[in-house]
Amino acid sequence: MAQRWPLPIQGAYYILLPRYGDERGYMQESFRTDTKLDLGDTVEGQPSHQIAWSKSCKGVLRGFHTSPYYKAVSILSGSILDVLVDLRPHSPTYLKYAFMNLSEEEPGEVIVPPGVGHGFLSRSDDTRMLYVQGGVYKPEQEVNVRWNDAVLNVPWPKEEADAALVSAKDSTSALLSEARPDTATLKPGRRISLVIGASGQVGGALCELLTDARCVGTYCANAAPRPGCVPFDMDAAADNPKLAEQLLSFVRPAVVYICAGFTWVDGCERDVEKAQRLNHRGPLAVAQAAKVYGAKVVFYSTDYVFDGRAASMTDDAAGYANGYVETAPLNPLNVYGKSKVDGETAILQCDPSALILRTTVVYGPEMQGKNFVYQLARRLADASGMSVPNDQVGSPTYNRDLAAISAELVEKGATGIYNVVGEEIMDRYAFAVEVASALGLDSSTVKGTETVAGAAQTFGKADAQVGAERPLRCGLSMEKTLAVVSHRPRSVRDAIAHWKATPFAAGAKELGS
Ligand SMILES: Cc1cn([C@H]2C[C@H](O)[C@@H](COP(=O)(O)OP(=O)(O)O[C@H]3O[C@@H](C)C(=O)[C@@H](O)[C@H]3O)O2)c(=O)[nH]c1=O
Repeated sequence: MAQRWPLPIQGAYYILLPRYGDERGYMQESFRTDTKLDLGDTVEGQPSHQIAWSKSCKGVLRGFHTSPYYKAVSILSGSILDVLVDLRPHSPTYLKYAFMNLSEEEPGEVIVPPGVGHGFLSRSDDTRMLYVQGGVYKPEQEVNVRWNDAVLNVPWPKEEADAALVSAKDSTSALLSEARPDTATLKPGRRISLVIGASGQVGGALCELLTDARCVGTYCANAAPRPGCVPFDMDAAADNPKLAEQLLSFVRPAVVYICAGFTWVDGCERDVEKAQRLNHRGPLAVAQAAKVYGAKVVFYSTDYVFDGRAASMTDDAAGYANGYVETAPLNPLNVYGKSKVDGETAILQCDPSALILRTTVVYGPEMQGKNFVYQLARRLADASGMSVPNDQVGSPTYNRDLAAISAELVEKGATGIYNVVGEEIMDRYAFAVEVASALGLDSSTVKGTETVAGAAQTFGKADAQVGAERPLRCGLSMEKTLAVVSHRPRSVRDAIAHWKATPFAAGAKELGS
């Protein structure tokens, strides 16, 4: 059975073809029209109309060529770096690119949908490419776009690209702005960010901020995929780092934001291994792959790396000055906090220029409608009420502020650990009352409760199982971060007003629904 991976371009696939070898050599299938691609606009059931092959010497670069029919591209000998660029203005992955290494030893096939540009760089002297096409070549129907267009800014390997042998036709192809006039206002130098966990509240806000043309998101099997995202299983990558390597090799991002994680604090207590996979070893696999492809890593962590035992709002010995400072001594109390400490440590060891962003009590619009503010709004709307701890202090953080400050820190070249939170420190009960007031809802059914050590925290649902020990006086100081960035986090009241007034680009759940 062939293995196949959707690429970060809608309708494009990389297929690893099975090869059947024996002492005579091997038999290899290439294109099959019964290949299931789940998409109406690709090959399933479509006839092929032309078969062609080409030979290229080492250093030859061809492309980008766009046809009105699909192409199934595979390699017969040699090796190439294959590149696709989405030139379909109505595609959710418009202007994104995808990279694949194809070689005789790893005989992959690439399905190029109609309207997607294709190009490649030959890396050996006898590269032979095979094309099976859904239409016949008619030069007047082809759209060619300059391989090194500054707006597309495809990250070809610099040395090889500088020395590449390019035909006169390809060197003078249309610029992107000529072939696609809607791109005329786009700035050159755009780079792609990879957001791991784009269906979540942090990843979603990042995708919204970075706009879809500058960002590729990933989703895991149990989350609703955002349009144009690619699947990635962080849990599996923890034990099979090749999955992370492959994702990075397809996307070649400038920055990787690792937002996915196992953030259910009581759940971590019950499944320590899963916490380690999702909060430590999976992110480490991503960081190792990012290092290979020269991408900057941003890893989201938490104030639960601390024990929350500061004696007062300004406790020097605990490193607490209206919130923990970045250098405060670590002492996680629960499995979740410990797994995040392990993740932070491993990533910084792998790449000291990585950025670790500690945040806490994140809320804001999201596709899944799961965060505390959604739960509260639902309970207040149906008057079922909610019990909320009044002794757990933190810094509620609006996801769009978190995204904006994250991107600004990256832009400014920040490395190491930074706190990124809202500036108000308040307990969960005070937060709930503030949210209710900002939403114009009656907060009388919100009950402040004391934290019971070791009890699961479910905000009302019955849960007799063991829970995690919670640090109480948490929250993070923003002093270091605010000295670097110009974006200022909103107060809870302003954030809720902003949320209500500004629809979420990817379509978030409505508050109260
Ligand atoms: C592609 C093609 C070219 N030709 C002719 C036109 C020209 O005289 C000569 C060389 O053409 P090109 O320089 O365009 O060939 P080349 O650069 O190899 O074109 C190929 O590039 C890669 C990136 C693709 O994706 C392919 O679909 C195809 O467009 O061959 C055909 O007769 N039939 C064909 O199907």
